[in-house]
Amino acid sequence: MSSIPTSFPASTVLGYPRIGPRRELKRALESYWSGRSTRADLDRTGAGLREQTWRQLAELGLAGLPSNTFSLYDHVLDTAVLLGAVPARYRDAPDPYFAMARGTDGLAPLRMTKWFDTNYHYLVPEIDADTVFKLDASKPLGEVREARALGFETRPVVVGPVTFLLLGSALDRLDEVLGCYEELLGALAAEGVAWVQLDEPALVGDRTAEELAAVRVAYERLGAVAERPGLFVSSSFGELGESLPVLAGTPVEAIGLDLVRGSVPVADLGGLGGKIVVAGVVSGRDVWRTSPERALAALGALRASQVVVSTSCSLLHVPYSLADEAELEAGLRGRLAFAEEKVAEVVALAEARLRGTAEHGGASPGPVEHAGVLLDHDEHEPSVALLPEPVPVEERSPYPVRAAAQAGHLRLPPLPTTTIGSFPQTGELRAARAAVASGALSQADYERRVEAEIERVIRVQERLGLDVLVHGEPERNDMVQYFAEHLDGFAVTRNGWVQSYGSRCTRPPILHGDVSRPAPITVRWATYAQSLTTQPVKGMLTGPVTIVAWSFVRDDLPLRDVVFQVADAIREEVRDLEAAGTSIIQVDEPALRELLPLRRAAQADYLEWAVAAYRRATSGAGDRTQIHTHLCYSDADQILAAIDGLDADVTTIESARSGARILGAVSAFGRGLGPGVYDIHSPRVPSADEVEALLGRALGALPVERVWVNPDCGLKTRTYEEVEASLANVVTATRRLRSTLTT
Ligand code: MET
Ligand SMILES: [Zn+2]
Repeated sequence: MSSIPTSFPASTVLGYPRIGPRRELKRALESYWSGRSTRADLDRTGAGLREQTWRQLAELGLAGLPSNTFSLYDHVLDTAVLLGAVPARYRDAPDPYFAMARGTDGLAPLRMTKWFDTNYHYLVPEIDADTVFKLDASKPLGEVREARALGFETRPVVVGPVTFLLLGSALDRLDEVLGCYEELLGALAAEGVAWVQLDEPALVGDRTAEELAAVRVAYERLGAVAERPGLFVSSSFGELGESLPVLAGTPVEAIGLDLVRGSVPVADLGGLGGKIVVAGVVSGRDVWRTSPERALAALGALRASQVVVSTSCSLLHVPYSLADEAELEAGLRGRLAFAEEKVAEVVALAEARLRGTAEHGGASPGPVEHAGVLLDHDEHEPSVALLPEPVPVEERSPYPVRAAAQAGHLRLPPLPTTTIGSFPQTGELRAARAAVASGALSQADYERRVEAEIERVIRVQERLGLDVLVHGEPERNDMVQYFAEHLDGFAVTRNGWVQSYGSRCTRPPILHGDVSRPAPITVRWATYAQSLTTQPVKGMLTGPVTIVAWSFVRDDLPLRDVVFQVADAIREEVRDLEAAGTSIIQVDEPALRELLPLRRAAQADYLEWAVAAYRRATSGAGDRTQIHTHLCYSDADQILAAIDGLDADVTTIESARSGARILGAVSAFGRGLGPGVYDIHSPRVPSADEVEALLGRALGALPVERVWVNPDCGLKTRTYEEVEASLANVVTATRRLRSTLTT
């Protein structure tokens, strides 16, 4: 074991964005997928981005450079390929990797779900009796060599065995998988790699005794490999808790801690004495500058053989650079740090510590002024004290009272048909928005185009025979950003893209101040749409939890207080929509589940205030106004009581793919329910028979007067052709079933 190093580079990051500063990877992927370029072109773009990242990190002065953090689609998928977990049905596809990621004509892709409590989606490893684990280390080895050829020594980053198997629900395969990791360590050692980083974010969740035993077995075994690099096991997104002493008891040389979300209990400090601690004091999850006082204090409290300055998680979750954001107001800009600026902070903190140690002859943090980048950090005044407790608001009447008032007012047929809000976003509209931004199109002309699109959407729905119409959301670039642009307290970026999955990116708004609504936001479009038709048109709003979940949020207030501020703004919008004559208002909360804390102990509190915020946003509506909510994930099991607690008159929820399970779960809700009968994630047009079968299943689980008929989610990513054909079949199936109902 002579090759194991005794020290770690003084500063590092756990990972870096990979989509490209100008979303180069997105363009290269889309061009390759559409056949406009070759795999070699795509690989060239990938190599260029990797080189750019290593050079940038080195130039910023970072001591420890990671590799294998790049991915053509997803790092969990890369790990599945590394371990040979490629299901047989994909192996003959022309490009098995992208077949797993995106599917092919005949093959559905792997399931995708959210990475811990982030908005990044990974592909769920599919591990079953047919899986034969077999190492293919070409990607991590290739990146190590590629970096070396450029003059950089790197630390390959790989998802760790326990997290990989927990994500694939296959911890019983630990023994086989460890064989692959042992082989990988040997191959990396032979390549002369000093350190390997094994990411184990799953260890910050509640883990059973059996799972903790798996952690011990895994790292005892990997530690015992004769020729291997130093083992650095990293964690992210929270505190290791009971996993920490287990990990500390194994031979791993370095442990990574998220010191932004958590701290080390005093009782565990002693156990770290012989380890290197890679201290995540710069947040990889938000866009705020690091407080040097707080970071240096957290670093100073550690007792370890070496303390390395690092980020709390990969910087994958933040945009590349503030350099593109000259338009941000200077005061706000001064409080921000994106990936590049965060690397500079890590470097500055490591330097400040070095100086402190030299000057004080001990581990105490040195004076903060030494750290150049940190010098002008100015802690803004927290406004906590200024905010009064939210004023209690009145609740709505009991559901039966509301239901009777709504039935008399709306006079809808049984099995009412509706959609979730958005209709296909056309290229012309996106271009028109860009033209307004650049001054090439006047606001008035743009608004006329939006109106024309609304009229088209209304006529399409009338022709199809839908019962409750929508205006189609043509004015919205994005369901969160649109509200952020119209509320005070938010800023939007020009180029602040963050990878959501594969080639998809979002540009999360920055919620930096107290939120308020200077003027009505959606009323103009809602009333215009309603003026075109005698059918009811649903008002369409995004809920407070989702707006906050998909933004970068100020960290000087408890999240709950921020969500309540947003709820009050939405409450005003609900009131104005109602006053303008809207009789059905949908308030979407697709992110309700995403913010659920990873630890059970914290979940009840979150769900309580999240539900309270939603009710605050919607409870101003009178009995006659029907409130809808929409959720789109099929794994709602953990939050069913909370969904029920939203008390919406109608809940539409994704279920076309997962069907029976969710129906069974939600059938206990005593209010309206629209289980999706059209899977909008696929270009496929469902037949009327298929829709009828799905509806029949819903009617088996729910009384007919509670069932609504709708797609799984909004239609904005589909084409008009697909949407019109699919909705026509939805209406046909509904009519067939209606005709069988005895009145
Ligand atoms: C991710 S949920 C989307 C809801 C929104 N109203 C839409 O139809 O697009
Ligand atoms: Zn949805």
